[in-house]
Amino acid sequence: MSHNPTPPQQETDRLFATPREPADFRFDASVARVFPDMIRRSVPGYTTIIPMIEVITEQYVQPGSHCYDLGCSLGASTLAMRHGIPYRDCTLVGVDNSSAMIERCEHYIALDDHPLPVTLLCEDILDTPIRDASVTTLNFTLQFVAPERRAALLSRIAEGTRPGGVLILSEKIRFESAVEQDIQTRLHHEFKRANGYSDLEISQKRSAIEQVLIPETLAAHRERLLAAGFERVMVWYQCFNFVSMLAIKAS
Ligand SMILES: Nc1ncnc2c1ncn2[C@@H]1O[C@H](C[S@+](CC[C@H]([NH3+])C(=O)[O-])CC(=O)[O-])[C@@H](O)[C@H]1O
Ligand SMILES: O=C(O)C(=O)Cc1ccccc1
Repeated sequence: MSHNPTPPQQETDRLFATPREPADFRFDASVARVFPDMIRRSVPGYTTIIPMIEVITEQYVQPGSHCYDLGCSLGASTLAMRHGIPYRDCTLVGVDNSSAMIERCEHYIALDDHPLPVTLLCEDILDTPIRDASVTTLNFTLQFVAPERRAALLSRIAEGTRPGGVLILSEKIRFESAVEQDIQTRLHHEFKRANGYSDLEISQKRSAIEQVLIPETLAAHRERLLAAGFERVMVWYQCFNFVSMLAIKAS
């Protein structure tokens, strides 16, 4: 049945603007409502990374293959991948375990006039089978997966990826050097301040994500991707403590 989707309202993120009891950050309905504004003002480089996911997808997608966007939120990276896929016989799957995100994501996908169907699944990406993949994206999602489960997930992705296929992995990272960690964190906070967040918003959000978003070093990411079965790992983007890597399977 065809229907006429209304675009979700674009709202400003004020979730941490007033004093609140400490509680772990969750991807609930209040976050989903403000998410486009929140991620754009919080993640340096996000607005560059999204269009580049289209460019990278176009370069690595293979005819008749499956493409996955794991932790798709409202589908920004999913839509970038969709626009980079020129083949009608590919499938594109977006996965997120937040029902609030998936519900809104459906609207955004429906509004995007494009012939390639998108399958949206509301499930844990740890349960998503990955097979015959050419391009898989984890755009700021792995950082929310329990550290001890990350290696197995990446191995399953590498295993399910065709020769010459890729994983696009974007993450907030931490630094070996305490001095660099300090400088990069300060620069990130300055970026947020420049985007209109107050000191209270920055510090309350920081406490809320502390136990939920666990950053690792670039070296840890690189080693684990190689151990998982990717042949080559490169950083194609970095702004402060936010990076995006391209992991390539041997062809
Ligand atoms: N185990 C999990 N299973 C499924 N989903 C998960 C899991 N853990 C977290 N998520 C989901 O991963 C998403 C992370 S946001 C991705 C942005 C998007 N890629 C974008 O390009 O706009 C990044 C951020 O908020 O920093 C959220 O929607 C979670 O519900
Ligand atoms: O806001 C921050 O400080 C971040 O590190 C990024 C972020 C963006 C969206 C949800 C959770 C964390």
